[in-house]
Parts: sequence; C-alpha cells; structure tokens
Amino acid sequence: MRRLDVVSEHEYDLIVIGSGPGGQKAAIAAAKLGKKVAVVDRHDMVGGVCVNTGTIPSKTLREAVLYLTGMNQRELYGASYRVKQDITIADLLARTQHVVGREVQVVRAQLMRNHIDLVDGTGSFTDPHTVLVEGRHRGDRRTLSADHVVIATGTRPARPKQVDFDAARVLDSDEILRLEQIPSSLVVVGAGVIGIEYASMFAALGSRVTVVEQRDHMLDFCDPEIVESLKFQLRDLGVTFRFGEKVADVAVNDHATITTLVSGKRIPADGVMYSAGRQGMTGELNLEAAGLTADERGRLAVDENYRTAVPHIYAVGDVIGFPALAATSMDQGRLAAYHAFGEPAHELGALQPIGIYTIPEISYVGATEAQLTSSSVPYEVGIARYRELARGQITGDSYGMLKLLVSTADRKLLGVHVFGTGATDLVHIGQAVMGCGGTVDYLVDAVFNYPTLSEAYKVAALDATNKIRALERFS
Ligand SMILES: Cc1cc2nc3c(=O)[nH]c(=O)nc-3n(C[C@H](O)[C@H](O)[C@H](O)COP(=O)(O)OP(=O)(O)OC[C@H]3O[C@@H](n4cnc5c(N)ncnc54)[C@H](O)[C@@H]3O)c2cc1C
Ligand SMILES: NC(=O)c1ccc[n+]([C@@H]2O[C@H](COP(=O)([O-])OP(=O)(O)OC[C@H]3O[C@@H](n4cnc5c(N)ncnc54)[C@H](O)[C@@H]3O)[C@@H](O)[C@H]2O)c1
Repeated sequence: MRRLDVVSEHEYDLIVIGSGPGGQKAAIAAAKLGKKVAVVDRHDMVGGVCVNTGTIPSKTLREAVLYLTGMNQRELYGASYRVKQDITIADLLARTQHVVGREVQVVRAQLMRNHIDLVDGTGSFTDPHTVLVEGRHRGDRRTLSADHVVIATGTRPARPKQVDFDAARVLDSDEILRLEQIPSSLVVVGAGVIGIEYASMFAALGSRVTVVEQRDHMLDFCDPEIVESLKFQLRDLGVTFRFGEKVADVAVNDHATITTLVSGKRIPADGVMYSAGRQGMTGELNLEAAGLTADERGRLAVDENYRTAVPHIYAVGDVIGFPALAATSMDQGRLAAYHAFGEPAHELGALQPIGIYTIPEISYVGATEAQLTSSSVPYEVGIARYRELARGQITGDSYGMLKLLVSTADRKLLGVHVFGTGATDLVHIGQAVMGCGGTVDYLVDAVFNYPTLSEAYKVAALDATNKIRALERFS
C-alpha cells in the first residue's frame, strides 16, 4: 500500500535505473515499504550483467565444463576420463542459456509480484527528478519522475582503443559466450578475477591458454600460498603466464590472431579475450542534467548511505566501484532504499567473503597472513588438507586445503582461506564463527558430520590449537 500522508508531485516514489542485483534489491526493498517503484532496463538485459553476461553465465559455464570434461572425477577414474569426448560450444551454451532464461524469469516474477513497473529502455536524466526512457523502437519514449532515484547501471568491459574487437576472434569478457567454437588456443589479457576464471575454464576444456598480465603477480588480495597452488594447478592444465608484460597490439585475420607484447614477444592463438578491467555505465545517463559527474572510469562517488552528491539520488553496485560483487551490490541496493525512505537498518558488515570460481575454486573471509603480519598481530595457522579427510578421498580432491588464522592473544578466528572443492560454500562456516566473535575452541569442540569437507574446520582448529599449546607450554 502506498503511504497517503505525503503528497508528492512525482509519479513514483523511486525510479531505479538498472535491473542487476543492486537495482532489484533497491526496488523490492522500497516496494516492501509500500512505495511506488519503477525499474528501467533494456528488455534483453533484465537481471543485469549479473544474469545475462557476468556471474550467472560464467558460473553455469564452469559447471558445464566440470561436468562434461569429467575433470573432478579424474583422480578416481584416471586422466583419460571424460563424460563427453568432443565437447562443443553448443553443449556448453545449452546449460548456460537454460539457467539464464530461468533466472530472468525469476527476476521478472519477483518485480511483478511486488507491483514494480519494469520499464523497457535506456534511462537518462532530464532533470534531477526526471528520467527519460527511450525504448528499442523509434519514437518509443516515456518520461518518469520520482522523489528518489537509484542508479544501478553497473559496468561494461574496458576496451583499449588500439585493439580491434571483431566480435569473432578478439572479444571482451561479455562477448566470450558468443564464441562459435572452443578455441584450441586462447590469449587472456588481464589476470584479474574474470581473466583467471575464464582461463581456468578454457584450460580445462583443453585450450592452450596464455595469460598476459602487466603486473608481476595476480589475485594479490588472496592468500599467496593459495594463489601459488592455483598457479601450479593451472600450469598443470597447460596455462602459460606472462607476468610483467603488456599487450602492444593484436592482429587478426580470418583464421587466427597474433598478440604482440611490448617486450616484442608474439603469441599466435585462435582467439584473444580481454578482461583488463571494467568501466562504469554512466555515459548514457546524461548526468549533468542531474547535477552529477562521474570519475574517469565512469564511477560515481557516494557517502556511507550510498547517496551521491545530489542527496535524493543514490548509486549502488558496480557503478560505485569496489568491491563490485553481486552479493554486496544487493545489500547496497537494499540499504539505499531503506535510507531513502527512513527505514532503520544496520550498515553492511565488514566481514564479507570473497569467492573466486577458478578451477579449483578459492574463497576467503577476514584477514590474510600478510595483513596480520604488516599490522603486527600475532597469529597461528591451522591447516587441514583434503587428502587427509575421508570426504576429500571420496570426492577425489587431493590438493584442496583449508587454512585458519587464529589470534594467539585471544584465540579468535582472524581469517579463513579455502582452496578446492566447495571452497565458496565452506567459507561461510568460518564467516559465521567470526561474525559471532567465536574462538578456535568452538571448532575444536564442535562435532561435524562425517565424512564431510566441513570436517576440515575441526582438523585445522586442532592443528592451530596444538601449535598454540606448544607456545604456551614453552612460556
Ligand atoms: C564475467 C563476470 C563474472 C562475475 N562473477 C561474479 C561472481 O562469481 N560473484 C560475484 O559476486 N560477482 C561476480 N561478478 C560481478 C557481478 O556480476 C556484479 O557485481 C553485479 O552484476 C553488479 O550488479 P549491479 O547491480 O551493479 O548491476 P549489473 O549487474 O552490472 O547490471 C546493470 C544493469 O544496468 C543496465 N543499465 C545500464 N545503463 C542503463 C541505462 N542508462 N538505462 C537503463 N538501464 C541501464 C544494464 O543494462 C544492466 O542490466 C562477475 C562479473 C563478471 C563480468
Ligand atoms: N568470483 C567473483 O567474485 C568475480 C568474478 C568475476 C568478476 N568479478 C568482479 O568483476 C571485477 C572486474 O574484473 P576484471 O578481472 O575485469 O578486472 P580487474 O581490474 O580485477 O583485473 C584486470 C587485470 O588486467 C590487468 N591489465 C589491465 N590492462 C592490461 C594490459 N594492457 N595488458 C595486460 N594486463 C592488463 C590489470 O593489471 C588487472 O590485473 C572484479 O574486480 C570483481 O569485482 C568478481
């Protein structure tokens, strides 16, 4: 029900531009408060980058790769084990398209049952309270006005000007699912999360992958020991890393590509994928009409309540930059709507997990060893290796590991780092313990189902407490 006590000159209480995770949750949170809400997006982008070109397709592709290649079963059935011999792009896309289609339906249904108007088109400001929506057909224009606006327009891949993207062999990461066949060789430019996730998928499919990264290392926010293990696994799959190298030029013809590096190296490959950062989608918004400006990467600055410089206009999700994750975008959207309509809420918690869906996957929450060391926090490490867990043997994962960082001062958990099967789910046990201020003793005393990978927590906790006891005995 719409509140009747405040009379507004505007048609809507809230307009949300962009229907990705941030926009969806802003809209639904406002609708649950009885507000009249419109969400603007193009009909073929409902669900955002998340559902259409980013998170969901890439994670579904990963599942398809793991299943069809039989990768996870090879320790048990031998290196030649495959579910399907000649995997085609059609095999992979069948699953991806199915899941994306379903997810779009879920988003549409959720907006509809909350009485949110989904307006098809591209939104731009004509003044700080008014958004012009231009649809796909000529003359298809509609003007909406609202008391509040949430900008949740996300990002698009950054495309260096000197590179000729041809939508066939030289692609950005949003286009990679349009490949017509699985390349026998692929150059991946940029070893960020997107680059490494796709590099590991194509390597698992048998492509010879070369990763070019201008920095000397990758994923440097993660635990270095785990990143080393990942690099080892990827090299084992035939990935070549070119760290400290920049791409100077990419040449393409009908059959192949040549990537020339600034160092003079030339890399022939069937295709090239650029995953060298992303750019905020603010170019079409006519921000000046709203009294806003974006930075050089198209991002908007916000305060702790996600308010831009214009107080009734909020911005959430990837368009505001770090951490640029689906999970955080959703909560930012919800909190922006609560703030706009005076609903009390807690701030986003500091304890946010990171999940990287490489093959094998990585996840962590809390501090890294490097952070604890640089801030002089004494800690002990407890490690559990999957190969010593019954479930690890049953699953056929001999490389997985879970690492706990435990304060030697008060035995609290300071960080959890997981590598291997189920890492992105397992991390939440540690997150819950840390969120409740729990100590390693909780994990020592807890009984876990057997045989499970969760048991790694107990094994690692015992390892850490054994080391702490040795220290205490000495002193
Ligand atoms: C390949 C890839 C893999 C990823 N994997 C993960 C992952 O595993 N886990 C994770 O947490 N995150 C992942 N992410 C990040 C995640 O997708 C984003 O954090 C999330 O989608 C951001 O949500 P958002 O609300 O900012 O909107 P987005 O999902 O970015 O969507 C923005 C929407 O705004 C629309 N829009 C833009 N301009 C306008 C306009 N002028 N008018 C109307 N509509 C407009 C666009 O059409 C789009 O639909 C991944 C990203 C990529 C690219
Ligand atoms: N699992 C997940 O949570 C997940 C998965 C994918 C993406 N994402 C989100 O998407 C965001 C964007 O990811 P991304 O990987 O595109 O960006 P990024 O900025 O993290 O990585 C880009 C990398 O490309 C390198 N690079 C840039 N130009 C180069 C050049 N000319 N030659 C060689 N290397 C170059 C950069 O040094 C950097 O390491 C991430 O920060 C993340 O928030 C999250």
